[in-house]
Amino acid sequence: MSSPVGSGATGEEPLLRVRNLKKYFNQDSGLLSGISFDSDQFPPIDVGQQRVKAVDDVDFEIRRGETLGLVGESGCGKSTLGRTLLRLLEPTEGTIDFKGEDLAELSGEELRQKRSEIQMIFQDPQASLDPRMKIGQIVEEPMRAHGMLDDEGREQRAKMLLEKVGLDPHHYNRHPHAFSGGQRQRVNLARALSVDPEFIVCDEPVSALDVSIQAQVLNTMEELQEEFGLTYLFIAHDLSVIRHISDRVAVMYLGNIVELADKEELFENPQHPYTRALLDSIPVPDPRERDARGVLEGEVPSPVDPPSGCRFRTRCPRLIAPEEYELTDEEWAHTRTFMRAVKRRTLEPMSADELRREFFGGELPRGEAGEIVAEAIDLLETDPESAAVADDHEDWEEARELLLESFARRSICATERPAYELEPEYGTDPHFAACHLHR
Ligand SMILES: Nc1ncnc2c1ncn2[C@@H]1O[C@H](COP(=O)(O)OP(=O)(O)OP(=O)(O)O)[C@@H](O)[C@H]1O
Repeated sequence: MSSPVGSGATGEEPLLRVRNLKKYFNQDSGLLSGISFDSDQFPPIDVGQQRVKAVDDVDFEIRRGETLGLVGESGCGKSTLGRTLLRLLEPTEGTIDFKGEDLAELSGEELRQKRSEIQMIFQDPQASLDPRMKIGQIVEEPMRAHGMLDDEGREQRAKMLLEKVGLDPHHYNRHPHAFSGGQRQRVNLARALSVDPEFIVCDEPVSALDVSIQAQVLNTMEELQEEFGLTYLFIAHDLSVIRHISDRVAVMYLGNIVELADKEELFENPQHPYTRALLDSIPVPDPRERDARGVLEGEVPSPVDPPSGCRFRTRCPRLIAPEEYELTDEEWAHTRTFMRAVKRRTLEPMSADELRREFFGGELPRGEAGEIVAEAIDLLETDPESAAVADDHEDWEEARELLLESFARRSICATERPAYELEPEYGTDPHFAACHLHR
């Protein structure tokens, strides 16, 4: 994509600049996985591993002192991105420029040194605290690892930090089990802060906490950010948490960043159909309102073989018509609905006339598009007397392939990867949206 996503409106050098970052995992889920047979080649067996494209060509920047929220459904690559930035995972490709130095290139002692400047907080405060250690020792541990201060200095600093994160420094000698979930996450915060980092990747830090406690921990994180001049990448799937804490928000889908904008701009003026669907899926108390809103349909495709062009196109309610057919908006809307029903096999057994009426109001699109639709209807039509014919697998497959090949795969959404910078309605920050509707 290589669009400078989120480049500063302030003109100041960003703290972190990520370019073309990729993290692919080898998939080895069984002895024969990834082995394919091809009689046209020699040797005829290909043991090429399939790769999970967890983070696939991502660009963004984070400014000093800001919180960039990173949101998206489970499995879209948020944690992998966070861990790759910190070099807890090896990047497959790309650069991670932190204060002018490429973290992707560092190794050994240089990398170890850098780790004091960048810290990470994880979701589960229970699992990340050693139950045998006292919380004072836990907070001091990173300082010890980095050779910071002497014993007395470390103890003083640990107590100071316990107080800063809202705990009683007199509890220095207590074990983690004596603390609640929220308090344990505060211990984690103190530990991360002990080595005086500039940048903290926070991976779902409040997701495991009661809603009533979440806001308190978020408020403390904001106060600490102010006091210690911290920069956060804040990963969460919960949009209300993202809205609480972020200055700008990046939306991730299937390994790509699909939208990035100032928080207010993103929530008030979302421009990517995926972001809109995410915002629409926030639970609302009134069920009548819920029915009126859009929902995310269909399955997330596999990150092993993600869709070409726009990653969201296979689920997108705004897929763009291929230009060659000159369809009206109404004709395209009908064709799209029909294609989706065929793809998901949600059609009732119907005669050709009924299919035409049900999906096209009786009138097929004009020209070549109409001929293709008519061909698909011929394959799908069912004699009402013998419903069994409707289940003819091969005809379904042929109709499905015909429609997808003629319409979905010829859309610009399938042929070109989108990347556009838009005029924001709120504020002056650039608004990035990876959607061809903004051509
Ligand atoms: N070590 C690994 N080996 C193979 N695949 C992996 C590995 N770690 C993650 N993945 C895959 O990479 C994709 C992204 O996973 P990731 O955990 O980064 O997503 P996420 O958005 O953080 O989701 P969640 O919120 O559920 O943690 C998923 O398809 C996941 O199955």
